[in-house]
Amino acid sequence: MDPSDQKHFTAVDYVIFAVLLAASMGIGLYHALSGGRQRTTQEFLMADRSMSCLPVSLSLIASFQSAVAIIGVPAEIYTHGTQYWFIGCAYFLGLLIPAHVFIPVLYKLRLSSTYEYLELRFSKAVRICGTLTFIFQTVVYMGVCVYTPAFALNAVTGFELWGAVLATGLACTLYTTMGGLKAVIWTDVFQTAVMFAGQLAVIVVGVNQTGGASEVWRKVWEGNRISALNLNPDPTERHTFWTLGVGGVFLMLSLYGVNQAQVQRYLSARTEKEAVRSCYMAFPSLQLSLALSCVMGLVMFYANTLHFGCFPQMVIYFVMDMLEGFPGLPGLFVACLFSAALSTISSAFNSLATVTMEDLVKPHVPAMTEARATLVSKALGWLFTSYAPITAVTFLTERALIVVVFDLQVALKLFGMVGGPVLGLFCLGMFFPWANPTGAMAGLGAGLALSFWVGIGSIFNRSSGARPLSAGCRAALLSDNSTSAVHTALDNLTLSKPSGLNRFYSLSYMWYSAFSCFAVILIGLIISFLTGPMKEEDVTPGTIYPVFGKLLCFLPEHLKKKLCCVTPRGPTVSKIMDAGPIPSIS
Ligand SMILES: O=C(O)CCCC[C@@H]1SC[C@@H]2NC(=O)N[C@@H]21
Ligand code: NA
Repeated sequence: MDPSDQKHFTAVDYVIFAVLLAASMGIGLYHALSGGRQRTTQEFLMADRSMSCLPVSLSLIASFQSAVAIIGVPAEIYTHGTQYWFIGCAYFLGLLIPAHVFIPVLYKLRLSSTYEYLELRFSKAVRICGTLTFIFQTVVYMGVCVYTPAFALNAVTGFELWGAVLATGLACTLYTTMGGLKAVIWTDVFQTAVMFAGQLAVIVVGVNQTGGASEVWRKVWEGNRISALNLNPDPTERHTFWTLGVGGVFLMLSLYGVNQAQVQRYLSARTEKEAVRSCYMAFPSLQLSLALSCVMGLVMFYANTLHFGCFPQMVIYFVMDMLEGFPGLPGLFVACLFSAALSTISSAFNSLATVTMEDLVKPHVPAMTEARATLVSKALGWLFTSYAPITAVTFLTERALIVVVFDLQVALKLFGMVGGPVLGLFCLGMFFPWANPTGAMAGLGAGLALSFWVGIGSIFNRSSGARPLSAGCRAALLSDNSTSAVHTALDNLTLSKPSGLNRFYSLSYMWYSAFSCFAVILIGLIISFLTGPMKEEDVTPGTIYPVFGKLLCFLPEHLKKKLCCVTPRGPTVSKIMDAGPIPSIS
């Protein structure tokens, strides 16, 4: 994109952007100076377990709706049509199962880190492996979340790349390490509102510029951008109803069922019912954010008067070009991007600090006083925001950028490759009483190995399910003064029907979560039976969800007993003793 094309901000835009950053920090400061003033880890990491369902539900959305989705989903719709919208079908089970399976088990155990469950059910070693896997996934994901808006903005508006990364990180550090989980949740609420406002503004202006909603709708139907229901069962086809609607359920479970960032929000709710309610309330907001980004992609397709490359930054270019005549709206959209990034990064920082504190520090320093533990938690917040991981990933991205354009697909692949095996580990623990620690470790290792094999294989494999670039995309790319690397990348996109191992590499990335989850369960059970399955009495009470008991509830009791469907009893006595006074059941 030659510099003359660059769009520039007016003073109003910078003011809007600065005001929204300042507001986020103001909320953080408020929670640092109010309430218990963040003096205990219960408050700093768990918000005193006092949150109500509304802020928790909006924070649940914000945690995994970053600039990657704000930019990536419209680019996906623009390039491939509305097939991606079917991921909305995965939101039903993707939220119902966490509400009625994972929350009841995890909430009763009164955990702080979701990986404590793995020690209660299996062993300390399994817990540490779960924690380290989560830390790896979150650090990489955080780098993508910070880099995407900064890179896209820099490409379009000359917005200083490092300035953006540092400003984002600094603002986030301030309110996360000052105000703890309370600040993170309330800033998420505010930032979700900004995200919706920014996307809505683009849609309203875009529809008006295209001659009104009826005009857009007419073009939409003519332009065959509305994808039909694609029921092709081929697992190598990138986006079909099955990969999105069914594969997407496992993606949702890995995020909204067992991911520390979300579980911590459930556990910060004042009662289990509030936690379940926050899951239900997340559903309409999730559907709304999906609809907004998909409609934005459609409007882009029809309002699009210019020819773009098909990289994520085309979304920014289009938005800046369209909003140019409306002082303040470009600033609002940039604030929307950074709100999306900040809300995800602050959740990531806070959950990283929590698991590091609970899983890696506390077990080795049991006698640590509350005050010191809180201090260490804040220091961890600083550590994780010390840009060490972000700089590393950003630097790597800088180098890898030509080959791997950071967009929606990369984020979803990461969740599938790393989140899927961890989901499998929790399912193995909750639904199969016979699973033992050896089986769990072997299952996790095998699951990660398999998902990395297919994930990395698909990047380097030529005839993998690479995205068929639309004609417009290909033309734009070839016409741009794009680098030779892009040309070679294009040549490699020849779509030959994969066979043999290539077929394995061509598995749609939307199946990674399901594939690796089942691999962990299968291998975990085989190893468990080979090394002596656990007996029911050896399993810590409250760590099993009697899925067979629930599914076979019509069977007489003695038969269910025989099928060893343990009923979930209360948490172990030790857990109750050190959990402090049980709150009155409201
Ligand atoms: O936006 C991101 O940072 C990651 C991409 C979206 C993650 C998944 S997609 C299904 C679910 N719905 C969301 O809004 N986020 C998660
Ligand atoms: Na976000």
